[in-house]
Amino acid sequence: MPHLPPSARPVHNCVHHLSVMANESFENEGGTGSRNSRNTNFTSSVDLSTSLDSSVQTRIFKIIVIGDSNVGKTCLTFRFTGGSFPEKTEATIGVDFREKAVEIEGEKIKVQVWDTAGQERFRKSMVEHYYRNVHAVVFVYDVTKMASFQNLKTWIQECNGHRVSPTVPRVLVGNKCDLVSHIQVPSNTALKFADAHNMLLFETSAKDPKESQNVDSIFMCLACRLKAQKSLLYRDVEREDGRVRLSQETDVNKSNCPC
Ligand SMILES: Nc1nc2c(ncn2[C@@H]2O[C@H](COP(=O)(O)OP(=O)(O)OP(=O)(O)O)[C@@H](O)[C@H]2O)c(=O)[nH]1
Ligand SMILES: [Mg+2]
Repeated sequence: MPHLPPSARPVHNCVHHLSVMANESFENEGGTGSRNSRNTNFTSSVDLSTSLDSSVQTRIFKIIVIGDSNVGKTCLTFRFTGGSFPEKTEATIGVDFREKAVEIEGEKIKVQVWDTAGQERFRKSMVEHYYRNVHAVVFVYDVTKMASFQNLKTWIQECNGHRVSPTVPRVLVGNKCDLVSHIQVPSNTALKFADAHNMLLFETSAKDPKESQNVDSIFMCLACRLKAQKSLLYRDVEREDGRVRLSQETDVNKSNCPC
């Protein structure tokens, strides 16, 4: 089980439920900004170069969680952002939007988790929004339900069909490992599948409190990777227009990503 480095610690969390989508990736002291959003709380709009101009802006990483209905997507996102297992959940309609502020290597980052609906009838009108400007994808299956593992192919196809770049990190999560005597998906089968699709595999339980650090690791691992990737992007911007100066280079190998 991966452990979090001291520099990748959660510092704050909050939860929003959205009926419309916000899809930009920055926040400053005046509030979160968004393009193409009908939510009046999300009004400003900046591009990458603007977001680099101010040191008070907080970067936001958009991570979507997808998979069959009932696999535990809501419970996993709740565990990460709220630190507990919800007593009762209902099928997600559209998307629930949660976020948590974390600090990675001295930078405060907002991890914005999009908890999507697994049921087709609750998701079909929203699918385009899920994938727009996504930074990372979490595919979830239920280790006690083979069908949810077999359906991953369909979820991956959908993701690819929405032009999600191959450079967008993806992880695979087998949930409900606490139900030991009901496990249907062997670890080695899941591992082969994850390897074949260039994903890390996490087997965990949103329910078991002893697994909470492992659940955190799923999202922190992605956040660390994204932070490293974005640092590379910043260097590219610097080369192109000469406006951005970074005092040190960061790359994936030098970061202290928990995975
Ligand atoms: N035993 C066990 N039950 C879990 C776990 N995670 C979720 N559940 C249960 O599984 C059921 C479905 O969980 P949800 O998180 O609502 O599932 P979902 O994937 O969000 O479902 P949709 O919103 O319909 O897509 C609920 O009854 C949860 O209590 C887990 O780790 N262990
Ligand atoms: Mg749900």
